[in-house]
Amino acid sequence: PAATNSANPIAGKSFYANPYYSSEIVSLAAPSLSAAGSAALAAKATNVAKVGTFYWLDVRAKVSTIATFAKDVQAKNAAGANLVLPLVVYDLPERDCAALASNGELSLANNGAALYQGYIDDIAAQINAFPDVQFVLVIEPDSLANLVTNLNVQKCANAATAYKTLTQYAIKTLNLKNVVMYLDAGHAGWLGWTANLTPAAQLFAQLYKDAGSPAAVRGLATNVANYNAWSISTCPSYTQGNAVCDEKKYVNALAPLLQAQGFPAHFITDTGRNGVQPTKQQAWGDWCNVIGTGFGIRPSTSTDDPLLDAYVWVKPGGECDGTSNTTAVRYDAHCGLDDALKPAPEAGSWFQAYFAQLLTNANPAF
Ligand SMILES: O=[N+]([O-])c1ccc(O[C@@H]2O[C@H](CO)[C@@H](O[C@@H]3O[C@H](CO)[C@@H](O[C@@H]4O[C@H](CO)[C@@H](O)[C@H](O)[C@H]4O)[C@H](O)[C@H]3O)[C@H](O)[C@H]2O)cc1
Ligand SMILES: [Mg+2]
Repeated sequence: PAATNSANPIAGKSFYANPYYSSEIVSLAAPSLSAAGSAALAAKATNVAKVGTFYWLDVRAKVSTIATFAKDVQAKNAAGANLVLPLVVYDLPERDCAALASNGELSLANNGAALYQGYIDDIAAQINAFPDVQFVLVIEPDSLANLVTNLNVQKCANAATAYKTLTQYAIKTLNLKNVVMYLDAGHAGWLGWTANLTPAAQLFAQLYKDAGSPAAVRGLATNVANYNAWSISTCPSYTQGNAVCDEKKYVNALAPLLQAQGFPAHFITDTGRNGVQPTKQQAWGDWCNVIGTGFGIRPSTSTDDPLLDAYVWVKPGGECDGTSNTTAVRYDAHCGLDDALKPAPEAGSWFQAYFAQLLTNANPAF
């Protein structure tokens, strides 16, 4: 089917605000802000807890949490809400192969491929237990994008075949009636460069077709855990040389290339940390805990582009991108840069100062 004529499967829906993120805010952020004398910010923080962010299944142990959230969605929808359950599938072996901060629990050398298939099977079982709940899945942030630009990194080269076969396994196994899937597609500053666009489109389209063009695969997710504007009138200085300098331009550059190869992709874009434009990135490739950022446009399925199904908050603002502790095993130098907020805890754990930064700089304001 042509991209233009297929209806948005999540139109009019709201994203479930999971209790994991709201508990981080209520139990960690709000008290800290109050203790620091920012009663006003503490009050605003509780409003952030109501925003529907994606829940990251970054370890196998978290898969069982799906049932808890799904039951809550069922109850809320029975009471008149119109919620979908947003999740991130994020546990490939050799995860985050070009960086260190978000390396995962699985490795190919330690039976990682089989364990990953079990992880996907378990997610499918949870989803099948709730046929009346609609799940929105972002599939494996940073993975395929690394196969476009980082095959020169040994760990990525070694994992490339596994990334592709396991992503195929995932989208075939999760191709269920109550699922809408978006493959991660990096962002404008990663794959939006002229040199990267066509190879990226080829990789995404080939994988989609090799998996049998699964009906549940709606398209691609962009800007996950990154800071680019959805739409900006003047390209910031750090984007020099790349006219595709925001996510709207990226999505509109990629869509026709995918369509031409038989992938009628639509998109969702992460606006969870892009409220301040231009950013204070010293280089466009700086991705770790960037200073000066703010919460962006709230999640919504009413967008300004027929290609964009929704603005979404995939990376939950306040959860860290990576530790700044130089002696840590997963220390990545990007988290030590001048434009990275420090001191920072391990990736995924609560980074209070960063949450306060996002809240203070939120645009629209809370
Ligand atoms: O002038 N030209 O024509 C020209 C052409 C090409 C050029 O090269 C491009 O330069 C880009 C940087 O501008 C590079 O983009 C960066 O690539 C990194 C991975 O290598 C990404 O890092 C990931 O970020 C994730 C969160 O997004 C983290 O979760 C994850 O842990 C972390 O690993 C950065 O975002 C992303 O900004 C491109 O590869 C590179 O190809 C440059 C010039
Ligand atoms: Mg990351």
